[in-house]
Amino acid sequence: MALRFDNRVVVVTGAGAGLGREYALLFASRGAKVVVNDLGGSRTGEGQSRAADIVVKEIVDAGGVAIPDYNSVVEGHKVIETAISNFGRIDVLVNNAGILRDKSVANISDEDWDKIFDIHLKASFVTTRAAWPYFKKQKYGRIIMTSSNSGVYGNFGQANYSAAKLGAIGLSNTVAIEGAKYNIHCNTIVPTAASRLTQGILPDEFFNQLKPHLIAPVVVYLCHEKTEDNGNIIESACGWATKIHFIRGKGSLLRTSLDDDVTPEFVRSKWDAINDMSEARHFSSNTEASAYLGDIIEKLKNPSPKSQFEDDFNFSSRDVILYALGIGISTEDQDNLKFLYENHPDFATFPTFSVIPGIILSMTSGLAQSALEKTFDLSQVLHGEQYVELLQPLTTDGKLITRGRIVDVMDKKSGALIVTGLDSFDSSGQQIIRNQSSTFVVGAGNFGGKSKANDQVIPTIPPPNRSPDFTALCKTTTDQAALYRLSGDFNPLHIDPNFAKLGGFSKPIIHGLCTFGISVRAIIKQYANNDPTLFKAVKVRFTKPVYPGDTLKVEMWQEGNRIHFRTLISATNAEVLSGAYVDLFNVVKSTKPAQSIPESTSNMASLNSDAIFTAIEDKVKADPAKAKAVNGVFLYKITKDGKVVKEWTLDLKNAVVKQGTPSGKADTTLTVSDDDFVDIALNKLNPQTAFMKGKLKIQGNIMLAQKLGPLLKTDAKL
Ligand SMILES: CCCCCCC[C@@H](O)CC(=O)SCCNC(=O)CCNC(=O)[C@H](O)C(C)(C)COP(=O)(O)OP(=O)(O)OC[C@H]1O[C@@H](n2cnc3c(N)ncnc32)[C@H](O)[C@@H]1OP(=O)(O)O
Repeated sequence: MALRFDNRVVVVTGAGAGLGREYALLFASRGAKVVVNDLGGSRTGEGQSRAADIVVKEIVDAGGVAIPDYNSVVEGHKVIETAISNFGRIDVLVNNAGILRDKSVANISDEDWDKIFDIHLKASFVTTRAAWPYFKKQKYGRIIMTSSNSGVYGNFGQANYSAAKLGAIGLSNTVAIEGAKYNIHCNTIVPTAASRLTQGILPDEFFNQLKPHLIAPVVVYLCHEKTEDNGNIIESACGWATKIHFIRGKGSLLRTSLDDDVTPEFVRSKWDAINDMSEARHFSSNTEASAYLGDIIEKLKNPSPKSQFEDDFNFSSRDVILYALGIGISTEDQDNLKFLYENHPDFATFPTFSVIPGIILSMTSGLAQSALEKTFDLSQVLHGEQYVELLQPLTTDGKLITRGRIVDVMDKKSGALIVTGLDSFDSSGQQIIRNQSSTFVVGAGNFGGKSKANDQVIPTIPPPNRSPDFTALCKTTTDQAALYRLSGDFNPLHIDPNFAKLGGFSKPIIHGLCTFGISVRAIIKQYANNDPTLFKAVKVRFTKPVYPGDTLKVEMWQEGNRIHFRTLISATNAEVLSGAYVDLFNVVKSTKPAQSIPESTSNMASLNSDAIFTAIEDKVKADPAKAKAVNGVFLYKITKDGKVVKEWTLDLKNAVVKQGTPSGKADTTLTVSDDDFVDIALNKLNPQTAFMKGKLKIQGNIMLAQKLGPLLKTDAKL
């Protein structure tokens, strides 16, 4: 059905040209009787002309009904009077008239300011006020206010115009509320059109596309009697339209109770949350917007330490995959695809992702800061220890509510140690994650506090007093921290060289939790067959920083379902994670241990001596002659000029490889790669070929020379 305006009387102000003319023509073509108001002044509001006559003639020539009106809109009652005296009624008022007096703020005279406000804002009010009694009496009226993107966003040189145009939105909002019960609807149009107001301001090519007649149908639709919209702001240009909304973020409390004051420091600690628009929403009325303030006052009346440091954590498969990449999980191992591909049938979240909601809350909530009277900044903060326990399996997307609290504060002289508890719950209130995190604030010690931990602090546990059962090498990349930070710990210490210097480091360091994730990855691979559901908990202490590019050596000891571990920097043997352990629900030894972890990302070229000897023993048991022959295999370290500087003995009896001389003065246990070595020992693989293929991974400058006796076809030195 065509939208008709038969017997309706429409007043369009500023209808002598541009948008107003298009509105007038379209209304008339739809049966309306139109008052074509235009004083006929210049773009800046000077002088008068008979522009309205031309538009009226166009309408009449096309068979429509229209009369001109030459009153200034500032005397809006006269414009409305023209409609009443000529047509006996008014149904639609389109406040469109406008002029420009563009100048930068310092150069706007009082007159320029007042003139713009009079014509754009006051005139829209006085015409509306004059039409109001008629609208109210007939219980019907449609009003259009005209705003501008200059008002919504501001525009250089248009302070007066911008202010008036945003004022038009405010005026419309209240007119809409007051008129609703009388079926008087008021909406705002935000047009961008080629008109005398925009000529010379918009670039020519753009200007030519902004035909005003493309906007007129939007205004005409909004004014139809069947259109229910009221209080809307609609932007339109070049054959496109959209609604504009004011939205408000979720915001943040700036004090902890009604008795507290707001401090600038607290505001600073909450600034990210104040600026976070991820959960922004629109309120349709002042009442609705203010109701929320009631909730805030209720929260402040009943402060609870939990709600004070609480935040929602929304995550998707993208976050889960980004985290996995951040801790070096790579597609080079097909078994890792389940952590990297959302369509994989076993798509899973790597369990140490569970630290992310807590660390984000810590970074944004000011939780640790709240424990100390002294303020401190991120350049002083080092991650001290971390415990995380999974109470329920992690999903690959969802929403968790994380609550933080202070567990303990210690004075360690060189720094303050703040222990926080960070628990995450799903929307049903079930706890999913238990986190405990210590922050070492360098230089904030000596405040007279206690130095020993209370019994809520989960302790580290030293590893058993024996050689590690398994060692894995994990290479970090130069961009490890740059990638890891995208999971939510944006501490500049890990990316900004100048900031790192402030913290006393020669260059940015890797996040403690990244080193932690990489280490747990090696353990899950070795002792849980890469199955994330076997993970229960992990605890570590961060003892030294790690730099991107460092190769990590993870030493592991199995004690039942607990895997003790420590992580060192391979090149220096400096211990970076200590007193650490992973608790598993069950130990399932990897079917593809060390060498299945890809070299390019993790370089886990390690040797499980147990596995080697078990394998060799199993195979040679069937053939005692072979066993005898294998015993006493020697490995030599050969310098570049060909000298033998070290040698290693394969001691089957004791199931170890020992450093020493062939005469048997062994002193160091060497860990070498396993399956391939077994194959070499059993003569299934030529060592030279294995070495060339990169399958034989021997640490440092150790080259293989062999006296493999009858088992090898050659005794060549490599
Ligand atoms: C605000 C939001 C929260 C932000 C969370 C973190 C955000 C992340 O972006 C930050 C990071 O990831 S930083 C990277 C990871 N962490 C590190 O590299 C720290 C490495 N550790 C160190 O340098 C030192 O241990 C160091 C400097 C920590 C301590 O060394 P020293 O001052 O030499 O201390 P030391 O003499 O060895 O010991 C003094 C007492 O302190 C205890 N202690 C030492 N290291 C500890 C640690 N890491 N955790 C907990 N306690 C620790 C010692 O046991 C000793 O206690 P006591 O006197 O009672 O025996």
